[in-house]
Formats: sequence, C-alpha cells, structure tokens
Amino acid sequence: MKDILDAIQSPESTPADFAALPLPESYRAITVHKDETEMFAGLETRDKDPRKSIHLDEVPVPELGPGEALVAVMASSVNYNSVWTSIFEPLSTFGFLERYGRLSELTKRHDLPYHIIGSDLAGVVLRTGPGVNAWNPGDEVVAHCLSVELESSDGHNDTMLDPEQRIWGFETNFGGLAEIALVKSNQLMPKPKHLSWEEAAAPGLVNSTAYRQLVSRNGAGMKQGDNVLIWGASGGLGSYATQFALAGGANPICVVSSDQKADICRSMGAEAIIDRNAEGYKFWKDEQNQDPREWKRFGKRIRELTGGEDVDIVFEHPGRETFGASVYVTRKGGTIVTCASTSGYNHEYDNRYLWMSLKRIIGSHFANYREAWEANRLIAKGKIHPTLSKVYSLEETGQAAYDVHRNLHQGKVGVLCLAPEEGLGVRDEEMRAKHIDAINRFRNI
Ligand SMILES: C/C=C/C(=O)SCCNC(=O)CCNC(=O)[C@H](O)C(C)(C)COP(=O)(O)OP(=O)(O)OC[C@H]1O[C@@H](n2cnc3c(N)ncnc32)[C@H](O)[C@@H]1OP(=O)(O)O
Ligand SMILES: NC(=O)C1=CN([C@@H]2O[C@H](COP(=O)(O)OP(=O)(O)OC[C@H]3O[C@@H](n4cnc5c(N)ncnc54)[C@H](OP(=O)(O)O)[C@@H]3O)[C@@H](O)[C@H]2O)C=CC1
Repeated sequence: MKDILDAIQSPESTPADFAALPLPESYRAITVHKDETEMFAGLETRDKDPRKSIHLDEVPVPELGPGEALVAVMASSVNYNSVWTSIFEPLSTFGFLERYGRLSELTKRHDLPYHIIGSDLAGVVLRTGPGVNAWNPGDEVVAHCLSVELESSDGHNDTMLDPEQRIWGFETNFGGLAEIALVKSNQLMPKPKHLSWEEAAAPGLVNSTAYRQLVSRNGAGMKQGDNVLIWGASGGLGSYATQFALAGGANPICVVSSDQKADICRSMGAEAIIDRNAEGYKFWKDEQNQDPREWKRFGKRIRELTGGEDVDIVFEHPGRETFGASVYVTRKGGTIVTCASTSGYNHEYDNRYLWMSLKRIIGSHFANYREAWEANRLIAKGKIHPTLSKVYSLEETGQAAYDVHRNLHQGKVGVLCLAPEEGLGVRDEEMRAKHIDAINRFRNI
C-alpha cells in the first residue's frame, strides 16, 4: 500500500508506473458483520449506535471483472445510507448482497459475511478490467454510486430504471470507505482539479441526488423564480439543493433547526430561513394524528418570507414527520419531490389538498450517469461547492456515522482513507484561490 501511496503523491508517476504497481493481497476497509445484524434488536432507532456495529477490518482485494475498475481510495465521505446499514434499518443490507450474489458467477463475489460500505470516493485508478477503454491506471477520479447491469431494455432511457439498479456500497459490496474500492467503470468521473481528495469525495452522492431531484427533468425541473422549500437546508442533501436553487435563479426557503445552521444558509446566500426548532412546529399532535393548524402556521410563515407566495417545489426527505405539511404548503399545481423518509416511511397527508389543487408528488432516487456527470461538472467548474465540515480518519468512521445519525454534523462529513493528511491532491491552485471562501464555508463549524 505504501508503494501505491508513494506513486499517487509523486508528480513524476506515469500511467505505466501505476499499471506496473503490484496490487496488495489485502487492504483496510470499513465493514459491518453479517453475524451482528441482530445486535440492536429491541432498541429505538436513535439508540442504535453505529460505533458498535462499524468495524475496521483487513479484507482481501476482490477479483476484477469485465467493465470494472479497482481504485485506490484517498478519501471518502459518510452518507446516511451507511448509517442505515450500520443500524440494520429498514432492512439488513446483507439481504441486498445475497440477492445480487444470485445474479451471476461474477456478482457472487459480493455475497460475503462482511459488507464493505461507503458510496463516495476520490482516488486513483489502479487497474481496469476487460472492456474498459475510457479510463486508465493513474487517472484521478471520483465515483458516483449508481451500479447498473443494463441487460434489460428498461434502463436504456434512464439508467435509474434498470431492474438491476443498485447503490454501490449499500446494495453492493466493496464500497468507498476503504483503502481500495471496486466500481464499474461507468461510475467514474474526473476528479475536480481545484479540490483536495476529501473535498472532492464529499459532494458525489448527495450532489447528484439533489441535482436529479430538483434540477433534472426527471425530478422537479426547477426554473428561475421558483420558490423552493428545502428541508434540512444545511444538511447533506439540503446544502446542495440550496446551492442549486440559488445558482438557478430560484428562491430557496431554507428550513433548519438552529441559529448556527441558519447562519450557514445565510452565508450560502439564502435569505428566507425558517428555524423549525425556534418556531416550535408540532405537525403531529400524537403518534397517529397531525395538526393542520400547524401546517397553516408553517404556510403563513412561508408567505411572510416570500411576500405572500406559496412554494412551487418542496424538496422532501424527512418523510413522515413533515410530509403532511409539505403537501399542504405547496402552491396549486406545485410539486413535492421526495427521495427519502428519514423520520418514517409511512407518510400521511390530506389528499384533498393534493387533488383539488392539482399538486404532484414525484419520487426521486439518486441519479443516472449523465445527471451525476452534470452535477460533478458544476463542482469542477466552481459553480457548486463542497460542503465539507469535519474530516475523520478511517479508524474514526464509527464516530463519523454516529454524528450523522444523531444530526450533530453540518453539511458533509469526510473520511481520509489512504490520504495521510487533509489538503492533498489539489492540482489547480489558481482556480482554488478563486473559490477558497466558498470551499471552506462549512469547515470546522
Ligand atoms: C443513494 C442513497 C440512497 C439512500 O440513502 S435511500 C435510503 C436508504 N434506503 C432505504 O431505506 C431502502 C431500503 N430498501 C428497502 O426497504 C426495500 O428494498 C424496498 C422496500 C425498497 C423493496 O423491498 P423488497 O423486499 O426488495 O421488494 P418487494 O417488492 O416488497 O419484494 C420483492 C418480491 O415481491 C415481488 N413483487 C414486486 N412487486 C410486485 C407486485 N407489484 N406484485 C406482486 N409481487 C411483486 C418481487 O417480484 C419479489 O419477488 P421474489 O421475492 O419472489 O423475487
Ligand atoms: N434516495 C436517494 O437517492 C437518497 C436518499 N437520501 C436519504 O435522505 C435522507 C437525508 O440525507 P442527508 O441529507 O444526507 O442527511 P443529513 O442528516 O446530512 O441531513 C438531513 C437534514 O434533514 C433535517 N431533518 C432530519 N430529520 C428531520 C425531521 N424529522 N424533520 C425535519 N427536518 C429533519 C436535519 O436538518 P435540521 O435539523 O437543520 O432541520 C438534517 O440535517 C436520509 O434518509 C438518506 O438516506 C440521501 C441521499 C440520496
């Protein structure tokens, strides 16, 4: 592994040098264990502690198949899907690996008693499998997390519709929270040159998801002037949704839960901000019943902030706790676009407000290669910036996932894998200097 790191850090290394590097037999990886899937049985979701289920193991390097690449991972980031894996909710991800393993001889590799998690990476290609022409050893890359087989016609308009569509490092093995990762070569994208490894690894999953959900025609298709209600506006998804809204000439109405988070949204350029904690919204009277008066109070607050207008788009992901309010406050003909249900997946809303006001609910999930590419291109051009706050070592990944699970973090949390320290990997200092304040906006808060 030392030779690999030396090659990555030497400006003299050539593609041939990388191709000639021997692969190690094993590497360090963040895992959860199949024989521990019941360890949190009977506990409340919030009491399930990722620090107990997440391990750092030495694992063998997987065999490289056609269309695939092995990547030396310099840095990764924590996504909420790794939190779900680590608390074995809503399902154990070993079920996904078993199902994938049944597909073919090659996919059997994924069905193991350990799951290497992580759905983001920035690093360097070490080896490519047969049939890979677009990428070579030595290429500095980021990887998006869409894994597709594309053997069915269903996925050929929009790869997210492939029946064998999976999220790498969640529904497949050999993820990014590790020193080496196995990806399909059509997950690879150029690493933005003005960013360090950990900055480049931070946006991937959430930036691509927010792009499809809010901007793409496959999502809400946001346009100039739209009022966009963004839940968790300084969180993983929300910090990119807020930037897309501002960069696209829309008006974000940012919902957050503290003064500090409100300040972060202001520093991104948002003006309309609702502190859900300070304003004390209680959309649920009890476990079963919502309080429409609270929906109305929330809607009035939005109208105060917009000069009397309702929202064209709601960027939804909290789910059960907020969905009734989200449907209510959307304007006639508006769109609620949802990609998650953090607080519960059985949503309830008053359907009269949907059909009588001709609103639409759109389901959105990650992004196809093109959407992920467009989202990454905006990062590479300095139009959208990483929202990296804190960076942990690989050993500390359990703590990093705990922070995200307990909503103690801001924006994105990074993890150094092979990178020995923060700040390495920048190839375009001039461009970096232009955007340095925006790049550092979320750091150490
Ligand atoms: C990028 C980051 C993203 C995120 O962070 S997202 C957040 C994290 N993700 C999640 O929380 C999602 C976790 N996944 C799940 O909870 C489950 O994954 C799903 C609920 C999405 C699906 O569950 P399943 O058990 O895989 O699907 P089924 O459809 O309930 O059961 C499969 C069996 O049901 C059959 N079936 C499907 N549709 C129908 C139908 N319309 N009528 C009759 N049968 C149906 C299938 O064929 C199959 O059958 P057979 O088991 O025999 O293969
Ligand atoms: N389908 C897909 O492709 C994707 C789905 N996801 C899913 O989206 C969800 C959010 O992910 P991500 O943004 O990375 O997570 P983060 O935890 O980084 O951000 C979510 C933010 O939502 C807000 N929030 C959390 N719970 C509630 C609640 N009950 N009511 C209102 N606001 C709440 C919090 O902000 P505050 O406290 O400031 O209000 C929090 O910071 C997860 O469930 C994740 O699995 C994520 C990426 C892709």
